[in-house]
Amino acid sequence: MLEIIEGNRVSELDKAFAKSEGMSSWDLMERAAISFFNWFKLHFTNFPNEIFIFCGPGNNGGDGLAVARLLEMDGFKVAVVTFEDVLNCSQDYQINFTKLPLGVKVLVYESLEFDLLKNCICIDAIFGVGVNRPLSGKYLKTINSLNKVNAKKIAIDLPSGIPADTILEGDAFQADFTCTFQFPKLGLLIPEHADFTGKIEVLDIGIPEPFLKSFSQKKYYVQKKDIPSFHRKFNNFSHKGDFGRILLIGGDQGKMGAILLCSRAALRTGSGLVHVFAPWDERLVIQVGAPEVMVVNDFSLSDLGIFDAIGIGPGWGLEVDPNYFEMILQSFNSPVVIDADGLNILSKNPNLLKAIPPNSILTPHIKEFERLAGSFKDQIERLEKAREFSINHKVFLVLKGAFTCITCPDGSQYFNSSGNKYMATAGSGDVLTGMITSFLGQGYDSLSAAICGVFQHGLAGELASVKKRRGMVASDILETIPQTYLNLDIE
Ligand SMILES: NC(=O)C1=CN([C@@H]2O[C@H](COP(=O)(O)OP(=O)(O)OC[C@H]3O[C@@H](n4cnc5c(N)ncnc54)[C@H](O)[C@@H]3O)[C@@H](O)[C@H]2O)[C@H](O)CC1
Ligand SMILES: [K+]
Repeated sequence: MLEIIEGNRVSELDKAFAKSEGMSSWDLMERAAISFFNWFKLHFTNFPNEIFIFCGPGNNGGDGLAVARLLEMDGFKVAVVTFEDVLNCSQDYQINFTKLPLGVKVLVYESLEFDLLKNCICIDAIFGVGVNRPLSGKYLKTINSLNKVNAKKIAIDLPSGIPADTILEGDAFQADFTCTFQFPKLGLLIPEHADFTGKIEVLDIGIPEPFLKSFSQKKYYVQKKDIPSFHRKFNNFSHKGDFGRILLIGGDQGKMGAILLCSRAALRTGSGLVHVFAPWDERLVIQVGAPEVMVVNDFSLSDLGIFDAIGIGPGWGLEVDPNYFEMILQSFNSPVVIDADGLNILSKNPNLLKAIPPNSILTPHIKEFERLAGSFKDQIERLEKAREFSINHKVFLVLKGAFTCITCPDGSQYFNSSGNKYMATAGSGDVLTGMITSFLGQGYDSLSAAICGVFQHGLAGELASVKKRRGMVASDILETIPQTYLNLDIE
């Protein structure tokens, strides 16, 4: 898993790594430029028009100049746009400036005609992690003009103006793609910056994981290649008991769909036995919608131990007696999953928080989390509050949204990389609850259940939306869960 390191420690990291490898900072910049060049060639082979690279005065600008050289030598038409006198720029910028081939046009920002950029590619190498104040003057003017131009726009490392670890003030470059080096900066993963980042590509520049660990702030980026290691292996002798017996509690008049989706998702994730406790008068909804599910009329709290995991909340309604909820929580000794109305009841009755079994998983979206823990000025503050909440209450929080963040009782945070905008559809969260409960029931620890559930939920959404786009519904997501096992090559 990739460590997400603070922006203001990147130059320290670069220096330490370059030193340990006996290479110069320029060599590392060259590696970064080569990784960008390789990515660019994959996406824009034979691009016929001009490529304009906007180079700021620091090492982000240095990357831009190195990329200009590599592209021109490969036959692309390249121009660089500069902002400062070379002598006022970083050392590696200066080296790369002297290495520019004659074929690269050098333009000064003042003389640039923005009309020329139409149908071209604009590469933003103005500022990266070194941005330390809102854009102003010539930089702001240039970015404002670039944002209006009809061209493909690619940011190197960060869209200029976006701070690595805090919230943008003012304006920033609006990219179609952001190619970020080694690990995604936190600033790329927060909703306030969604209009600027475009598609995020993480480009490896060869800094090994153990080296990154010494800069750890216990924030991680979870990618597809990480997922198999969180999965349990089953063999030919495994029986349905091994795949878990789970209980899902929820559903109410008019909200039975939520618990139905949840139970179908659990089955598709691989649960051996799924029981649903829902209003008895509404049982037909479940029995017709999911014949594999057993509907429970009642259960005695002393028998809850027969279940490997419990998921509580989808469609439950707010009329539930909080004392009854508390008794369920107190009678079960393993982690549970709490979602939707389960979370809303907790928000109204915060004294119940202490009854939640340790290492349980709470899956709030932003609004549910605010009801639970108060309101926040931005995502950075929300992430910090989520960390404190997890530590204080010894629970895992799955903060749902783009780059869903899993926050753990030890304070670490895992950002998910799968999923897309089409997943913002009714019932999507109920599917996730079913998946995570299913993994808990299959014997996964809470972190593995949350990571596999969140990643495969996102992956199912990606795969299902290929044919459905905006027309994708939660049932499509759950029906695609089996395909995620194939896609990840998990038996
Ligand atoms: N491992 C890696 O990630 C590598 C990263 N590389 C690239 O280097 C940049 C970071 O370079 P740095 O010189 O530290 O910072 P910047 O280029 O982003 O900018 C610094 C420069 O800009 C001035 N400045 C900051 N904010 C403003 C502003 N609003 N207006 C005007 N001027 C501003 C500041 O004073 C400095 O002079 C990283 O992002 C990568 O792209 C390396 O290539 C190696 C590997
Ligand atoms: K940039």
